[in-house]
Amino acid sequence: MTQYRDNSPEEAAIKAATLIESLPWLKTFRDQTIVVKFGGNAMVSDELAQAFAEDMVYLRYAGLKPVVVHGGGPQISAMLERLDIHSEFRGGYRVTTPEAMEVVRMVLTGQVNPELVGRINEHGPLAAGLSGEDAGLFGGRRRSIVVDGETVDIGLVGDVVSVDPTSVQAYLDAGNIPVVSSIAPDLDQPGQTLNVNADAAAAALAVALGAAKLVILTDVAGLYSDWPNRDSLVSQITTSELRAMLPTLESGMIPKMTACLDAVDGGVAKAAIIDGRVPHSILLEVFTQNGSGTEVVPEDS
Ligand SMILES: Nc1ncnc2c1ncn2[C@@H]1O[C@H](COP(=O)(O)OP(=O)(O)O)[C@@H](O)[C@H]1O
Ligand SMILES: CC(=O)N[C@@H](CCC(=O)OP(=O)(O)O)C(=O)O
Repeated sequence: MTQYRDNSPEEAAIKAATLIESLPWLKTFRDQTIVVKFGGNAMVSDELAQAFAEDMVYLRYAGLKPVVVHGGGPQISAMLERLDIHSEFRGGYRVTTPEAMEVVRMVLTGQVNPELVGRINEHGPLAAGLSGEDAGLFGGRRRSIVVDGETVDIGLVGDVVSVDPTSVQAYLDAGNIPVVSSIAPDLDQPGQTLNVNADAAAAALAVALGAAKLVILTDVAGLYSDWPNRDSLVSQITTSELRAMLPTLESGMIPKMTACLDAVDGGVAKAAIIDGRVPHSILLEVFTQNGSGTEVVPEDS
């Protein structure tokens, strides 16, 4: 015989309210594509990575079409250190030598990607791994950065300048959860691979897929208008407000907020930065009224 402890009426009311709060969002996002960028600190905690995998499976069974784009900065740094290869960041980008690029590809496509696919597939045969190099998914072009008015070469680092989402769409149509690593072939140098920022890759893919939403997990609660003043968390910001704020932001947030801006400018209805340190924060973002971080919306929303 199995016996259950009854919920108190108060507990039952709270649970029911939470479930029913999701109803309008289940309607809004049914059959919609949602691109989720996973990276940074949330990735190196086992508990958070497991919760993330559960969330992707939850979204899929709730009738959405999640697509994961992942980074792996901490894992790349750890492997470079183990191999005694020096690496540094400039303007938010890793200066990438040909030797470091081999490690970036090995870690992202050879380690982080299959680990994430495996975690999701503990719940059923859903996830399929892809690299930005597969089937022309991403096309990259080398970029430099400007520091104090001077152009600085940062090696094999690129922007995603073209996206062919055919392979990702085919996986979605088959009911799979595509999991994409953020590297891209160099369009100007056949045979060369470029290291691309994973936030930017996620934005480019969200635009190409016509996604309803881009969600970027990070290691803070969201965008602070007066960083590091913890009272200045922004819950919603329009593209023009964000454009005005961009030049005042510090390095870590620049690629993230630029990615959100590019996504919304490219037709994605909403882009959100949320706290990847909070287990299941993505469910709160998608299925509750207040969301959980900072939402970037078009002017007329
Ligand atoms: N205005 C801001 N609002 C929030 N975080 C900011 C801001 N300016 C700089 N940051 C920093 O950006 C970091 C996030 O960027 P990054 O470390 O590159 O993230 P991730 O590892 O998740 O890709 C935060 O941990 C914070 O230290
Ligand atoms: C050019 C560049 O800096 N590429 C990043 C790619 C990984 C990434 O973006 O990972 P996170 O999202 O975990 O930070 C890097 O080499 O670390």
